[in-house]
Amino acid sequence: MFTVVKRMEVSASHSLKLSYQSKCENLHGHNWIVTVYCRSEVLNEDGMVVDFTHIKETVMGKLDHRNLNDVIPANPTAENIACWICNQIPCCFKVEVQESEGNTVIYEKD
Ligand SMILES: Nc1nc2c(c(=O)[nH]1)N=C([C@H](O)[C@H](O)COP(=O)(O)OP(=O)(O)OP(=O)(O)O)CN2
Ligand SMILES: [Zn+2]
Repeated sequence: MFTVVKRMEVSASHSLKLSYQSKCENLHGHNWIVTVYCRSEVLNEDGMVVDFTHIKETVMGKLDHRNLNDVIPANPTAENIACWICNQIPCCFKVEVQESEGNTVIYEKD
C-alpha cells in the first residue's frame, strides 16, 4: 500500500451562516493548512498514486485567494472544506484542514 501526503497553505476568505450569532458571519480570512492523503495498492503508469503537483493544482487552483462561499456548495466550515477537497482528488481518503493553531478538522472517507 502506498500513501501520498501533500501539505499546502490556502489563503482565502469565507463567512459562515450559523444558527447562532457569531463573529464568523462577517467576511474574514484564514491561512488554512490543508493536508491531503491519497492511498492506492497499485501505481499508475507513471509510478505514482497521484502526482503531488496535480493535488496542488486542484486545491490551490480552486481555493487559494478565493472567497470559499463562491466555491464550496455548502457552508464553508473546515468540515465542509475538508469533505469537498477529498471528493475532488483521486484516491483521496483523508483530508486535514487546520484553520488556526488550535483548530483542526479531519475528514476521512468510510
Ligand atoms: N467546528 C468548526 N468550528 C468553527 C469553524 C469551523 O469551520 N468548524 N469555523 C469558525 C470560523 O471560521 C472562525 O473564523 C474561527 O474563528 P477563530 O477566532 O479562529 O477561532 P476561535 O473562536 O476558536 O478562537 P481561537 O483563538 O482560535 O481559540 C469557528 N468555529
Ligand atoms: Zn473563519
